[in-house]
Amino acid sequence: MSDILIVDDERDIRELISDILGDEGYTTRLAGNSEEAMTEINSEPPALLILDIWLKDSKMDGIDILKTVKRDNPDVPVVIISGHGNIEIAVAAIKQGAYDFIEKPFNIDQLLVVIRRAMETSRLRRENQELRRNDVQTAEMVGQSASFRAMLGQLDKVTKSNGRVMLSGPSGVGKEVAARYIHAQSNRASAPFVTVSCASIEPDRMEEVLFGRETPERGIEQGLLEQAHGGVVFFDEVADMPLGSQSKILRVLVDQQFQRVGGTGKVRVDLRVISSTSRDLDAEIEAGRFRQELYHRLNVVPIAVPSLAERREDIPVLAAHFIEALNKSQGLPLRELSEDASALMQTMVWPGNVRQLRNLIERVLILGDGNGPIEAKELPSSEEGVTDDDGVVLSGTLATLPLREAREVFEREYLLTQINRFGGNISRTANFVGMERSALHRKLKSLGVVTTNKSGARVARVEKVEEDAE
Ligand SMILES: Nc1ncnc2c1ncn2[C@@H]1O[C@H](COP(=O)(O)OP(=O)(O)OP(=O)(O)O)[C@@H](O)[C@H]1O
Repeated sequence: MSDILIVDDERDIRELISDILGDEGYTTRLAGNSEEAMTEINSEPPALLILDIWLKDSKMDGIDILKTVKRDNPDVPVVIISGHGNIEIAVAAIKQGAYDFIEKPFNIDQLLVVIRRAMETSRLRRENQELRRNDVQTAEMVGQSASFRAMLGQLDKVTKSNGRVMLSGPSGVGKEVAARYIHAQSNRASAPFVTVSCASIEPDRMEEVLFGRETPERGIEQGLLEQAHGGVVFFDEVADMPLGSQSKILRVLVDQQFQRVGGTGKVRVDLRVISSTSRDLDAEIEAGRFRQELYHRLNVVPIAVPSLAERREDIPVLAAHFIEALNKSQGLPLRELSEDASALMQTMVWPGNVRQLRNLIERVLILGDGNGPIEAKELPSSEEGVTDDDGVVLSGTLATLPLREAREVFEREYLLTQINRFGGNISRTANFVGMERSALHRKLKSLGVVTTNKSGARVARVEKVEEDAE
């Protein structure tokens, strides 16, 4: 759902708009009358509808189409094209729920501004819907490890207060889940939880999105702060908020009130503020990208959400939780996790944290065949991984073996590498690895490592043992 449907009875006009939008990277569909328009909408609702209000040779006029769309697909924004001098009709269309209107003959820049804003509105609506859909899932906090329980203890302490909380931690650790947990456990649970995705709102629209706006045509449109009244507003990735908006938010926090864009009166809201950051805010302040006063206001109770690497013992329970959740929500197979798959997961590198774990489980369930337990071989091999700073990560197969066998695998790999490094020279290898030459020989024999001559160079490989000839 990312295309734009253009409905106009004048072929030149619909093709002109389509060309302009095509140049801007949008995909378009075209319809020349109401029947074609309704067929397109019913087969797949577009992300945006551009609708001529006067349609010749059509059963329905533009207003009828608008009403039908607003009834059946209320989230599709509709931009009306009206003839010059038909402003009253355009205003009437806006009262019926049209997003905006453009007058013929229109100017390209004006057209594009309206379209961009309408598309962004559509995107934000979809995102919000998505969040609402994930609500139940994201309010659930799964984990048993000590670091997870310590964090949960901190969250429990703040649920009953109104204190502003700053959740920090890398991407995908569950900061939003933690914010929703606070909301769900607090006495604001029945009031809204509204997320402000600071990174995805266009800076020049931030004020309108947060504070809402007032126009003669459409009256009052509430912003996110007003929508969150009585509940919780969650500033996700607060460090991505433009400096200008930071000052405005600061003023709201101090005054407890604000003005809508284009409005004159003051709006009072009762909000609990929770914020999140994956960046080091001290460094952002130092670099002049974040306002110190705002930081002090938001950071009353700082809570660090541990990375998945800090709570590897939670990986099997999280995996089992996601398998069950994906079975319920998408009907994916309800598979168990074999012990070696579980062990391998606990040693993998997780830069994307819990979100990456969830995505991996989803991928394995979609691609895998059968309903048997998930095996280690279905998981990405260690070569796909990245190295981890804390060095706790082993190569894939090692993690799944008992110590004796793992040691053998390691010794074999290690000695093969060293012998080849020293061009097959056992004495130099023995010297480097810190073993007697004869002991190294015995070791190689027991591991099945042989050294052979290949194109004049000595190489080691695993097979039957051969006499060393130096
Ligand atoms: N403890 C948990 N129990 C269950 N699911 C979790 C847990 N932590 C995270 N998740 C899941 O991991 C995914 C990412 O979580 P969330 O969006 O809260 O992370 P985040 O830290 O806010 O990420 P970002 O900073 O990238 O927005 C979500 O699908 C969420 O449901």
